[in-house]
Parts: sequence; C-alpha cells; structure tokens
Amino acid sequence: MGDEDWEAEIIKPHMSSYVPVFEKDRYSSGANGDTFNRTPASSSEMDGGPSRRDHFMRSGFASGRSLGNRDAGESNKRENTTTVGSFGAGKGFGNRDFSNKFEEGDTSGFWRESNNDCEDNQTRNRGFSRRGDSKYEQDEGTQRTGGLFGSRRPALSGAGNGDTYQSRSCSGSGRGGYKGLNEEVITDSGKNTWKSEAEGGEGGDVQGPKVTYIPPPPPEDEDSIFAHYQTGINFDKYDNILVEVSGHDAPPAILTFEEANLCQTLNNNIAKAGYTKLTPVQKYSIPIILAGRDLMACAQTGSGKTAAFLLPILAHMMRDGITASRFKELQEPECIIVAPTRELINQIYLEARKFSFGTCVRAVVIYGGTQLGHSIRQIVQGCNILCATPGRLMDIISKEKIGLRQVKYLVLDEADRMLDMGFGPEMKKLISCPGMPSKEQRQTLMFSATFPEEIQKLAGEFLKSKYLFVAVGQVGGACRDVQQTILQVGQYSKREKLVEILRNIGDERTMVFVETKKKADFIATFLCQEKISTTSIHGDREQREREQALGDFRCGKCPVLVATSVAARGLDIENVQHVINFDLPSAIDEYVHRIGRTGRCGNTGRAVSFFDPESDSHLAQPLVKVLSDAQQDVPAWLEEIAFSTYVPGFSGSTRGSVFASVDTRKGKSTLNAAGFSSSQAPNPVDDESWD
Ligand SMILES: Nc1ncnc2c1ncn2[C@@H]1O[C@H](COP(=O)(O)OP(=O)(O)OP(=O)(O)O)[C@@H](O)[C@H]1O
Repeated sequence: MGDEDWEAEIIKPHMSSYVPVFEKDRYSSGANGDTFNRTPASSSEMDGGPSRRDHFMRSGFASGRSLGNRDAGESNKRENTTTVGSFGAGKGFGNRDFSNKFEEGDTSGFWRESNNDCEDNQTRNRGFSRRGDSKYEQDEGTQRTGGLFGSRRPALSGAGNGDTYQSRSCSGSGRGGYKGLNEEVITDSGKNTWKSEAEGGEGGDVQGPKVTYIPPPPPEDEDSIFAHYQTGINFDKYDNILVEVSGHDAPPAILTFEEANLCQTLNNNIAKAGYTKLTPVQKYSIPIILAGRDLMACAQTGSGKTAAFLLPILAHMMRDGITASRFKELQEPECIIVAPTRELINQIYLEARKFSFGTCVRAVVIYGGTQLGHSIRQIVQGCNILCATPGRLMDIISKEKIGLRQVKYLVLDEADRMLDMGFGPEMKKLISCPGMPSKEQRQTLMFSATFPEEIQKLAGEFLKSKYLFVAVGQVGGACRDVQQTILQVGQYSKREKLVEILRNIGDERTMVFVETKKKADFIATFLCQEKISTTSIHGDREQREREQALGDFRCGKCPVLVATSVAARGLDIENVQHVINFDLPSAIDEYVHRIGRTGRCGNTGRAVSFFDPESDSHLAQPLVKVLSDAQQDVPAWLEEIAFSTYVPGFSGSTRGSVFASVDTRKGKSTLNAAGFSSSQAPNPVDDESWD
C-alpha cells in the first residue's frame, strides 16, 4: 500500500463490518497471559461461553458475518497518557521492572518542542561536515536520517513536556508530507544508497545533521541485569518439536546445562537468569558451537536463539583464558555480533552483559542514531564482544578503533535479514575488511527464525563448507504458541476495527504493525485521540524517541506500540500479548517475525491480521501455508483467494512450502516460486531506517 492510500482513508466514511470480540478476563490471566482458551468452540459457546471468542475468531471472521458485539465501553481502560521522556538510568532493554524509573530523569520526551532540544537544534541548524580525525571527544556522529526533522518538529510540538500524540491533534498526518531522508536516496549512478540511509548516517559520503544522542547507561545493579520474565505454559512443549541437523559429524545434542560443562560463573549467571532447562535450539547449537563448528540455525521466534550462541561463545572465551580487556585506542574484540536494528543489538548486548557478569569479558554495544564519540569511548575502554549494527560497525572500523585480527566468532543474528539485499553488501564488506580472519580461521554463526533458500545460498560465502544446519521445526514456520487470526478488512474499515479490537483487549500490551513510517505516526495519533495510550517506533523517529517509545511500551505506560517493520525482528518484550497487523507486510517471512513478538518462551499470544484483498492477495498462498503449518484454522475465504491467485510453481498447491523446508545443500528445496521470500523482503530503502 502506498503512503497516499491511507491518507485518503481519513476523509472517507468508515464502514463497520465485523468486530472481533476479545474478552480479556476470559482469555487471559496471569502476568504472562498464557491461558488463552485455544480449544475450538462448540456452537453453544457462541452465546457467551468461555470459547465464544475462539469461535468468532475461527469461523465468524472467515465468513465476514457481522456479529456486532461491541461491548467496548467496559474495556476502554486506556488513557491517553502524556509520555514524559526519560532517558535516565534504568531504561535498559531487557529489564522488566523499572517502571518507576520512567517517571524520573530527563523530561524531554518525544515530540518535544525543538527549542527544548538544544542538542538537536544545534546540530540541525549546523549541519555537519565529516571529519576524518579521531578526536572522538568531539562528536563526529552524523545523521542522515530524518533530515527534515528540523521542519517537522515545531509542527508537532505539544506542551512543555510536549509528549503526547494527542496534543498534536493529528499533526502526525499533517506534516506537509515530510519525508525523512532515509526513505530513499538516489545517487548519481541511480543506485539507491540504501546503506547510508539504513545506517543512520555514520559513515561516509552523505551529509546530514550531527547526532549527539548518548543513550543512558543501562542499570548496573544485579537485579536489573538478571531481570527476566517467566517461561510460559508451553515451554515444556518445546521438547516435542522435531529438530533436524544436517552436515557431517554433528556433535550430539545435550539435554541439560550441566552437560555443556560450562564454567561455574556462567552456570551461576544462567541460574540467576532463571534458565533451568535448555530450549531445543540451545540443546543442539551449544555443543555444535563448543565443538568449533560453523552453524546456521533456524528456530522459531522467541525460543532462545540469543543464549544459544552467547553461552558457548562465552564458554570458549573463558576456557581460552581470555585476558581482561583494557584501555587501548585500537581494540581487537574476539567476537563480533551484528543485528539489523539498533534496539535488537542493544538487547543482545544486555544479554551478553548478563551472561558475562562476574567474568573479565567485556561486551560493548554500538549502533546508529547515537553519538559516534560515545560509541568510540565505549570501545576504547576495552572490548571482547562487540555488538553492533552494520553501519556503525563499518564506521568504527574505518576510524581504526576496531581491529579485526583477533576475531574468532562472527555472529549474524537475524541472518537472513543481514544477508539480503539490504545488508548483504555491508556484510560482504565486513568479511573482506583488512585483518578479518578468513572463514576458515574464524567461527561464523547464523541465527534466524526464517531462512529463505536464496539466502541460505548466499550464506555459503560466509561459512565453512562443512557448516552444520540446525532446523528446529519447520524452517520459517510461525511459532505455534501464537494464535493467528486473519480478518478480511478493507482499507477504509481498518481504523474502526483496530479501535474496537483495542478497546476489547483493554490494557494488555499490543504491537500494531503498519507499513509506513508516516502511517505509524498517523495511527498512533489517531489512537491517542481515541484515548488509547499509544506510542510509536519507526525509522523517522530519532533514536532517543525510539528508545523512549520502547521504554514506555515495556513498562506498560503506553500499552500500545504502533510500529513499522523496524520492530518486527528479535525484540523480546515481556507480556506482549497481542500483535495486530494493521497492514500485512509484503513478505511472509516478515509476517512470521512480526507475530513472533508475542507468544515467546512458551507463553501464548495472539495475532490478528487485517487482510485487504485489494492489496494483500499475493500473500494468500504463503499465509495459508504458514497457518496450516502452525495448525491454525485457515479461513475458507483465504483459501479461495489463494486458489484464485494461484501462482504456477508454488509447489502445485496452496499448501506448498513457503520456505526452504530443509538445509538447501540437500538439494532443491520446495521453496515457492512465487517469490515470497527474499525477492519480496522488505527493502530498507522503501521505508525504514533499519540501523
Ligand atoms: N533456556 C531458557 N530458559 C528460560 N528462558 C529462556 C531460555 N532461553 C531463552 N530464554 C528467554 O526467552 C526469551 C526469548 O529468547 P530470545 O530473545 O533469545 O529468542 P529468539 O529465539 O532469539 O527470538 P527471535 O526469533 O524473535 O529473535 C528471552 O526472554 C530469553 O531470556
């Protein structure tokens, strides 16, 4: 859907069709909300029995009947809160119980008046000239994203703390069509300089205002470091998932943490993190990595891939007797971890910090949208594990603050994304950087929940030929703990339906995905006007705003987060009970990642997707596949659309595979020929600032 389509929506009358009923009290209980009744309802339950909603979800939506249950008032508990900015200590990702800390500190929330925002005013007015020196005490950070913020901000200003969408009264949609510079840049050669834009402007040849944002340090106290949420009722069911390992001489899986024979400090940290049992991807990946093998691992969202690579890497480092990192102008980390988004890499860093607690291993995180000098200062203090987004990493390498000679472990999280046409070229540059050990001399590890065939092939360049491939369940399959519902909703009914769903949800945490940054602002503004406390995250927001938004969502201050695909992958936020795809993504793998923000670690969650036949028909086939693989009901109308849009080569039926079902080295997989994988992977140029 183009940017313009939805704008038309606001002036069209809304046709209400079918409204799903979410009854919070009946379908969720406990902090993890993991007691949804997933049993198919009997017809008698239609009248209000515990499974009424299920019945609606499973059959009513499919037929598009208007059941008209709108007991929304009762659950309209949300308020349009003022989001007071807080960037002070305590807002680390992955720490779940520090809501108080969001009340303190910097009151410069998002959408501030620009004249309250000295740093940004200064930098925007000044523009920047890139300096090649290494005087990182001064800030050379530059930002190419959102280059027109200077003009948009005053228009969006609210009150002194100016932080509500409400106060802006739809100003999100009234920006006079601002467009962040990151949306698309065409060079003289006519090629998209996606990389520069995706990177948030740290390195190179495109000018933009200087970035001065210094993220607050995460809390240092042990309780915060080890804060975690509970595994859910389905955690033990992970044991039943089929795991396939391909490649030669794979070491056997381990069944317990003890079998991994980790050092005492690591074991202590694992216990403090609340881990008592390995997840399947951990059972297989840990011994493989400990054995020094390269690995491509594919496992469902929320099933513990991060620890699956961090723990064995740390164990190796401890066994090798790593020396304490100390201050040096050039740091040579043993491990580099890359991920596609800033928030995700920060989360990985916090996990690394948690598991390395009490050891001499020092993890550092650097990412775009923050002051470059700050990144450098973090690095020079010592760095064993460097967690980085690609652009910032390349920038720091070019400044000779990071040397690659000691790299023993290279990890690509969300590896399919890291290798697709968006980040792939950057990753290739990384492995060809001077000093980077060849693939034979380093250990390369790739993790994701999706691994399209083409991407698996590209991965060969990075991995030793004898790498092992671990597939937990169906490669690219959706997490079965997420109850998926697809509603047929036309463009002009979406907002009304969204509001009704959210009112019925009450104050349970919900991520609403939309397709464009502009629309994210618009929908967030709209929801605030509807008195639903909402914040948003997307690539046109400054990094401090993104972190503020995520913080407000994490602590429950704003239970609704409207997001673009920048938040689709990897984010591990406690208690996200619902994902709503206001717009479906263009690629099915992204759908799988988006809905994976709920139903994590054995908890259950629900995903509702608005399917607009006008724009989403191409997704019907892969959606049918994903739904049926995850043992979800498939609406009859969706199957009909899938048949009617049948693409020859799609494995002969709507139930054909969408993803490579196996390690592609085994021969031609059943990847669909309709091109629903990487060929339609989201291109960061289109809409997002990924890094
Ligand atoms: N063995 C375990 N026991 C208990 N909790 C665990 C275990 N392993 C991981 N977790 C927790 O499960 C949650 C999800 O883990 P993680 O974020 O690593 O998932 P993921 O597989 O990387 O998901 P995604 O595909 O969305 O990136 C985290 O909160 C993590 O701390």
